[in-house]
Amino acid sequence: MLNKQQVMALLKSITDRTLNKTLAETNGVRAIQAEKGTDHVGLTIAIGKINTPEQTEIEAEIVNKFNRVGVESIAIQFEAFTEAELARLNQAKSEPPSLLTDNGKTKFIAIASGKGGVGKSTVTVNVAVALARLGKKVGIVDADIYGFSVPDMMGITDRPTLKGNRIIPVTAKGVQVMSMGFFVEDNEPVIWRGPRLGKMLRSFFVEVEWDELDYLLLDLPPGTGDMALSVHQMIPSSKELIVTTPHSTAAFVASRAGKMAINTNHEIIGVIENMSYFQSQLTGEKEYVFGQGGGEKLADELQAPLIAQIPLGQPSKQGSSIYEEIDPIGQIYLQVAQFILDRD
Ligand SMILES: Nc1ncnc2c1ncn2[C@@H]1O[C@H](COP(=O)(O)OP(=O)(O)OP(=O)(O)O)[C@@H](O)[C@H]1O
Repeated sequence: MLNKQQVMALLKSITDRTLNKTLAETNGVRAIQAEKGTDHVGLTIAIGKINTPEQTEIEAEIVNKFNRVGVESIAIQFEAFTEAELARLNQAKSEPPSLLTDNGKTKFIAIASGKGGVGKSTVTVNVAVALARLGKKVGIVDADIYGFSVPDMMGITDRPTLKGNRIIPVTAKGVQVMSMGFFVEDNEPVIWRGPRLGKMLRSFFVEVEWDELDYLLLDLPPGTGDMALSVHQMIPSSKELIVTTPHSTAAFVASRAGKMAINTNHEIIGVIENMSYFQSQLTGEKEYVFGQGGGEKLADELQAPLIAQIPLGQPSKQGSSIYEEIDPIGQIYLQVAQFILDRD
């Protein structure tokens, strides 16, 4: 028969899939009934969300573990953490992954948006290339694990190579790139969740042989859902750029993304308004296709500067989302890069 310490030792490394933390980290073991002389263990366990497939997984893992040490009779009662407990748990800093080649000088810049399709990935790749054009060593982690698009946007068809057990990122336009897209066949959807997702993301930082980076840009998942929150919690503490369109609804949801960044210990360094207007090449007249003022309003709300307003315009080269240096939009991205350098 196990005593309470032994029961605790078996439970502590079990991961609460809904929070991506072990039960030891969440303090999720609420009660243990392990009476001397009986063969029964009763448990009360708090987890992030109850009645989910993740709860079933946790339950199966616990039952297995106890069966293996000869305990056959187990009763587990799950309860959900309260909102206040969850807020506290989310605030607790998780151990940030450190770069293998971390020389102490790499700065992390995360790029977030309130919703998809506003140009977050376009901004990421163009800011990265602009920083490289200004002579910096730059990498991108495509942390938009499900919606990866960075390799495609940079016209990358190569795959990373291995050096021993380390992954050499693919370099394009002077930028080192690591993406989930490199490991997925035929653009299949990615359905990884929880710890597996965390492991993958972590390996992008620690198993990749980044070459002496000055900046590592992180293209985050869009929105403010579970996915964006988990990734925010898994990445190292970063400076964050929030991308929005000028539309008031886009700016409204982007402000929630900004608040999520702040709640997870990241620092917002500015807002980028994308698709701000269409400028006629003939008359020079600006047409505000998606409305006006969203970027400014968001910047006000987040008390951060509006760094740039990027007009609508296609890059000159087909099959790439990178604007040439001489393109007026390429020039705006250089100014954004310069803003980042001046800030440091
Ligand atoms: N300034 C712009 N002018 C014209 N097209 C643009 C501009 N910015 C982005 N786009 C186009 O808009 C589409 C969405 O952009 P992008 O994929 O960068 O958005 P996203 O916010 O990263 O979306 P998601 O998060 O859903 O992947 C792309 O086809 C991109 O080429």
